Amino acid sequence: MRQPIVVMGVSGSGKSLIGRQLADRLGAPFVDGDDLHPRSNVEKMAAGHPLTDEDRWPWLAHVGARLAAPQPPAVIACSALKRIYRDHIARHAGREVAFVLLDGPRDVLRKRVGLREGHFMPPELLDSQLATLERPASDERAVTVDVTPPPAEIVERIIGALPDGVV
Ligand SMILES: Nc1ncnc2c1ncn2[C@@H]1O[C@H](COP(=O)(O)OP(=O)(O)O)[C@@H](O)[C@H]1O
Ligand SMILES: O=C(O)[C@H](O)[C@@H](O)[C@H](O)[C@H](O)COP(=O)(O)O
Repeated sequence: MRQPIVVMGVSGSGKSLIGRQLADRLGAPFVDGDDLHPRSNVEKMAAGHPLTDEDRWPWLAHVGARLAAPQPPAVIACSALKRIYRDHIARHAGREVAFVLLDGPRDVLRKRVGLREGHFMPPELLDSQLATLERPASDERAVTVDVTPPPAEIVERIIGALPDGVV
C-alpha cells in the first residue's frame, strides 16, 4: 500500500494548496490538518497566541489517527514543525509516513501568508513558526522542496523526490 504523505511547513508555505494539488495528482484523498484542531486551539491562534506543546499533542495525535484509518488520505497538511511532533504523528499513524517540508525564504512566506483570506492564523505568527521549525534531519523519512516555483512544478518535484514505495 502507498504510504501517507504529510505536507509540512510554516504558515504560508503552501501546505493546503500544494497538499491538495499533490493529492489530486495522485488521484487520492486530501485532508487539511487545520480542520482537525479542537476549537480551543483555533481560538487561541485567532487571538494571536502561538500554540504550546500541550495544545499540540491532541491535535497531532488526531492527525496521526487519520493516517491509521483503513483508508487513510494519501496526503495530509500539517505544520509538524518539530521532530517530536513528526514522531508523534508517525507513532499514532502506526505505519510508515513520509514528510515533505515546503521551505523557502522568509520574504516569500511573509507575502504568501498575507494573501490568505479568512484564515484563523494571523500573519504575525509567522516568525514564531519559523523560530519553532526544526528542519528534518537526514535520518528522517523526509524530503524538502523549495516553495518559490509555481504550484504544478512543486508537485512534480515532490513526486520526483519522494523515496520509493511512497507513491
Ligand atoms: N507555489 C506557490 N506559488 C504561488 N502562490 C502560492 C504557492 N503556494 C502557495 N501559494 C499561495 O500562498 C498562500 C498560502 O498558501 P497556503 O496553501 O494557504 O499555505 P499554508 O497552508 O501552508 O498556510 C495562498 O494564497 C496560496 O494560494
Ligand atoms: O498554515 C498555518 O497557518 C499553520 O500551519 C496553521 O494552520 C497550523 O494549524 C497551526 O500552525 C498549528 O499549530 P503549529 O503550527 O503552531 O503547531
